[in-house]
Amino acid sequence: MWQEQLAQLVAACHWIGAKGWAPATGGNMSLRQDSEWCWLSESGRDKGSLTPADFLQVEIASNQAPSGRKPSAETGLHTLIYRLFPQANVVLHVHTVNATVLSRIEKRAQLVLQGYEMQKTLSGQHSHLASVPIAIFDNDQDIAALASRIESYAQANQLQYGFLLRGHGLTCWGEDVNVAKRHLEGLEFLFECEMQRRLYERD
Ligand SMILES: CSCCC(=O)C(=O)COP(=O)(O)O
Ligand SMILES: [Zn+2]
Repeated sequence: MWQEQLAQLVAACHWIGAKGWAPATGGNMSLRQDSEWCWLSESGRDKGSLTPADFLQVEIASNQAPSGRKPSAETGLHTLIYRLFPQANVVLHVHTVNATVLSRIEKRAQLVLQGYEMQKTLSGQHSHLASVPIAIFDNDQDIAALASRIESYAQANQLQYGFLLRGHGLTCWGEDVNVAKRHLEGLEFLFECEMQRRLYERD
């Protein structure tokens, strides 16, 4: 089952690359194998031209890769998501211009999406009238410290669909590759709308 999902994830990485959402080796992607193991993209690769051999098996509890190769520098964020959300099976992290800039323009700890029909691309959302908060965390080169901040936030707040890293990008997830892709494309569309709205409305 996860082998089929890995083939779909590789195709999703090519799609992300073609969109220009993982420039210059930015971004990383992963897939859960089971409750103990996941597969992470190798650090430093061009994520738009990955093959199945570029995914490394990583232990979710320890972040260790038995192969000895180096999984993504952001492995600790992926494994945190797999520990926090048993229903999350795919994690996509991208460096889109909208996610990078909007997360700097918005100074608060959440970007609130409201008033957009396309909010319904997010699982469980049924109306443009709902407010959908997307958490924003200040970026950090210390991934363990960043993961610990995200974990504390998730203990007190609902963390759904994904989060923004300020000046860095978007990390989102889903129960399978198709859902994670839908959340990524939907959020990216909503970020673009929010950028344009703020530009024209001078919010
Ligand atoms: C090349 S951009 C800086 C690192 C980063 O943010 C990223 O997403 C890629 O890191 P990885 O180790 O997964 O290649
Ligand atoms: Zn990144």
